[in-house]
Amino acid sequence: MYNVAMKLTYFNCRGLGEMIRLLLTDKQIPFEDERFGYADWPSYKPKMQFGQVPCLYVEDEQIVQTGAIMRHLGRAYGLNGHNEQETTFIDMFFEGIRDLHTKYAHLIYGDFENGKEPFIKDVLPVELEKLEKLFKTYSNGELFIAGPKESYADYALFEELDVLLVLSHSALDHFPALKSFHERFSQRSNLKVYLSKRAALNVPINGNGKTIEKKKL
Ligand SMILES: N[C@@H](CCC(=O)N[C@@H](CS)C(=O)NCC(=O)O)C(=O)O
Repeated sequence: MYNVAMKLTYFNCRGLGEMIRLLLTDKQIPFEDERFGYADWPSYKPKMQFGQVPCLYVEDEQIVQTGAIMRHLGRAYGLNGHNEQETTFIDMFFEGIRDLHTKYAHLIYGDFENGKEPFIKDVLPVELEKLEKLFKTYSNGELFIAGPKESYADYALFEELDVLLVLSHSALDHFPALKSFHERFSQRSNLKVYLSKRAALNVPINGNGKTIEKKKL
């Protein structure tokens, strides 16, 4: 195990930071979870290489860019596939999730009120179909993205599906492999405790409060 002091700096919402929190929490990797409000952002922004967060401090070294942070953790903690082929597949899957998230973010930070229904009806089924198909590549889609062992991308997938389910409770109804992955993943013991605390605290999903998880205790 890679034993270093880590601190994750991100807004006090789920956003892009949440997949990192999920990975560290699930694997019980100690880290300081530094969350700040929007009023404090101007004092953080100039310290970030691209003026954005999430930022993972590893000892005093800053890592920014969500994909770079996730891949770093993947390499450091063996969540990166068993061989080159698996690693490439995991990277590819992760980028596909990020593409869907970009579309979701346009909705959330754009014309949410008018865009929500068309997004759920027209965009989501097309995008989820692609992920459902790809998810079945390894182990018939019954385990993780790259088969029997979880990877860093599984945390991104779980978080993406979770926010989509808040947007639309029936979002996964036609995608049984993804739906069952989401259910199984939410039952992992460390995550289960974390998810229940998070729901109790009503942590906002996004920065503008467009979607908030309902309490499920
Ligand atoms: N490409 C970056 C994007 C990061 C990003 O968009 N961060 C947003 C929060 S989710 C941010 O810092 N916004 C504040 C700003 O840009 O001033 C990544 O993947 O980490």
